[in-house]
Amino acid sequence: ISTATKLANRSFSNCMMNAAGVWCMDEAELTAIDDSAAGTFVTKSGTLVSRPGNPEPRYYETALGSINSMGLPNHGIDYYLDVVAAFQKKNPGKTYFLSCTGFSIEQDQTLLRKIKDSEFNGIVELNLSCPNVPGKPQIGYDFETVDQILAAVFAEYDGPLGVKLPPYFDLVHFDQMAVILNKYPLAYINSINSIGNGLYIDDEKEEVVIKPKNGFGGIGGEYVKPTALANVHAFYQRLKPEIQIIGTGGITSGRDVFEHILCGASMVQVGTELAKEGPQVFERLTKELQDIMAAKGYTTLADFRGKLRHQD
Ligand SMILES: O=C(O)c1[nH]c(=O)[nH]c(=O)c1I
Repeated sequence: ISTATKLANRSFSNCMMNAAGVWCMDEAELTAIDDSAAGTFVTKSGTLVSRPGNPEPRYYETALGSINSMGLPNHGIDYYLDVVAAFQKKNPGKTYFLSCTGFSIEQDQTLLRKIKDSEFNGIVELNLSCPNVPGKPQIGYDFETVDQILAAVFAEYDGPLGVKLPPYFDLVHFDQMAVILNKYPLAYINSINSIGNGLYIDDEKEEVVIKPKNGFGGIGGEYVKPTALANVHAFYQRLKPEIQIIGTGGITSGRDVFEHILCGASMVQVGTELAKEGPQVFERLTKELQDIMAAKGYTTLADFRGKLRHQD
């Protein structure tokens, strides 16, 4: 029974990996994912210059998930290019993901020029969905800007590239986004990022639990699985087959991985549950998924990918 997969014509020994932002800030955290049962890793979204991010506390774990307003803290794209180059030397033939995000189209183009001129030979994940930079709008909800960014990006970059999208909640938005995405040679789309600007309250103290933005932050964990599955499946139904899907959101068990793949995902990313459990979570999820596949008589992900039945 194999949980291996392919994306952008690259092979991965396992279909699971970390979600950008979780356990991927520096070389030590990336080493832990690289050495785990995960098929690969993605770096924290890198910006042109390093950023301290928002004031703490900026991450809070709840019984059902998490809330965060990190504010894009990262060591800068050059740091991640150097670190990933070292992993590429250590494990030639293994494909890594590099996440990045700019604050303008020009910055996105500069980022991709840097990546193109570097030794990086993996897959780029352009983050269009950071909900926590005060004063900056969710790019992913501005369809015209998404179109302009993708046009500029693909004028600049010809390597494998995907985009990290925010959750959408309206079928017409899925239709409109799919029309835009289908215009470009995207390797994949990654749905979903956290559900932006939720609010979690400590009743004892009658206070919010994170400091930035009066306590508003991106929601992850069990809260978001129905929305994540809907976004994966909606885009699976609408995108041209060349654009694959990475499913992210609400994965705490092998069953959740199974469901994301049934909805059409080729790979899955784990965020909140990884933050709670640590990199050994990938061993547990893999075993649980293999047990489900065995019980159903499946031997590969292709046996059930995208085969979610609709009621006639
Ligand atoms: O606050 C963050 O750093 C952050 N937090 C998220 O939940 N998603 C994102 O894409 C980012 I860039």
